[in-house]
Amino acid sequence: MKRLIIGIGGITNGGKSTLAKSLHEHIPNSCIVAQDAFFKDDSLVAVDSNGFKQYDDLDALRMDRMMSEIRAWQRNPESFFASRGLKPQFHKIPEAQDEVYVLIIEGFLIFNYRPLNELMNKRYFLTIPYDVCKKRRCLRVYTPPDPPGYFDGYVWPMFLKNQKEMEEIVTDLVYLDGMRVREDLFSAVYEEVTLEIQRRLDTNC
Ligand SMILES: Nc1ncnc2c1ncn2[C@@H]1O[C@H](COP(=O)(O)OP(=O)(O)O)[C@@H](O)[C@H]1O
Ligand SMILES: NC(=O)c1ccc[n+]([C@@H]2O[C@H](COP(=O)(O)O)[C@@H](O)[C@H]2O)c1
Repeated sequence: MKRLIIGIGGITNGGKSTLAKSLHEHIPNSCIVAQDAFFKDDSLVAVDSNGFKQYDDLDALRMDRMMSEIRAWQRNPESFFASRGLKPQFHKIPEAQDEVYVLIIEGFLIFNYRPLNELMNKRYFLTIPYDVCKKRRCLRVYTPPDPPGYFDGYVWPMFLKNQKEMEEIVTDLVYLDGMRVREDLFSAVYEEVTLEIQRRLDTNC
């Protein structure tokens, strides 16, 4: 059994989960692990000197739990896949004797966490301009909801800081323009992932 791990990172509201879901729907034997599912309880998230809850920081996330979930997939992708009620499919290549299990890891700080970054075989990073990001973010309701001034006073400066830190540790990142239509973004990534799957089926890696 072969494995492939793809990281879909990027700015808040850049389209990460939209892209990850489309990939999952089209890639046989794939699963998604989303970083958003690992936020700590609000009572455990620190507050900064401006009174803003520090959600855009690795400390706000249970990265240990996220890593255990990913390790469970690594140990046995097939049973991890089955435990989510998904049914294995062979790739549509007649001579394929093997299967490639694909893990799609999606989240805004996935490349900032070194132990997680190191596991990825492909790294994609979605970006959108400030004004589009602000507009999309204003339409989204988180739990808890963003307080007034949160985007400009906290989210945007943290995005710039986190992106800078990520770029210091990550190489071979593929930047994706999140302003492209969903279908275009999907096709571009799907094509590359399909080639990676094919490469694994063709070789002994
Ligand atoms: N390529 C796109 N073009 C326009 N809007 C998009 C695109 N991708 C996602 N969106 C919209 O942007 C918002 C955030 O998308 P989402 O996938 O949840 O982002 P993220 O997971 O990065 O926070 C949603 O309203 C979604 O419908
Ligand atoms: N529990 C939650 O899911 C929660 C709560 C508050 C803020 N957020 C926000 O989620 C963002 C990251 O997720 P997205 O990349 O999906 O927007 C961060 O910018 C953070 O401020 C999430």
